[in-house]
Amino acid sequence: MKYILAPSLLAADFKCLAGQMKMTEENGAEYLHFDVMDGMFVPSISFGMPVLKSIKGATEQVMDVHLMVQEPVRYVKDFADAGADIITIHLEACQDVKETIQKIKNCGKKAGISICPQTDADQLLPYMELVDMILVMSVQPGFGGQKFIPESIEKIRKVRRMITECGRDIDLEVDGGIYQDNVEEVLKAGANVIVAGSAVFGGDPGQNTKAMMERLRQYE
Ligand SMILES: O=C(CO)[C@@H](O)[C@H](O)COP(=O)(O)O
Repeated sequence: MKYILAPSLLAADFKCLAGQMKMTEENGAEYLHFDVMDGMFVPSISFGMPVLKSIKGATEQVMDVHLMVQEPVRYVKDFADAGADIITIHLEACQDVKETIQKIKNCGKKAGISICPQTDADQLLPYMELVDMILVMSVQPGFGGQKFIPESIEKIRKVRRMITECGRDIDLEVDGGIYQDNVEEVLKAGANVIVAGSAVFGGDPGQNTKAMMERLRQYE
């Protein structure tokens, strides 16, 4: 299994964004996690297509776009055109989840599905044959810098079992409150894509990426 670090740009210093992204890329972070918030599905507002389009040209990293947006089907094509490589939508935000996943696939992008902490993993079952990635939120979506919800560990284990049973090569991404001191527990539970905002951009992004990557590489 491939283990991947996805630094979350939400925590980056935007006045020197290109340099910060470079530091994560040079130290082994293959993805960049791009959190889109609409002020409806989640209370906050972040950034959108023009920012994605602009940073896409500044790095070779995979653009891992997490749409925390009500009815994301409305924006799938826009984010695909702006440079998204993976588009993850929230199960809770869609009237028609299958149609939304299909639209992502029709745009030639990898499709991810995410669940909030209060959503049971069983609700993912109808979509296991369709998605490339499952994103388990280990904090309430909407803000960076929150504390990891401990019950997420059992949910990660359960989703990993569901992936094994389904027999498809689905990535399991976990997002929220992950730092150097708890990332191993998250990996051990079955995650293989780790989103980290504060842990990477709070301090030296290069050094922090390197330290997180050392922990991820132990599992390869
Ligand atoms: O999507 C979100 C929050 O909604 C996350 O991507 C956070 O941005 C992760 O930040 P840290 O908890 O790692 O600081």
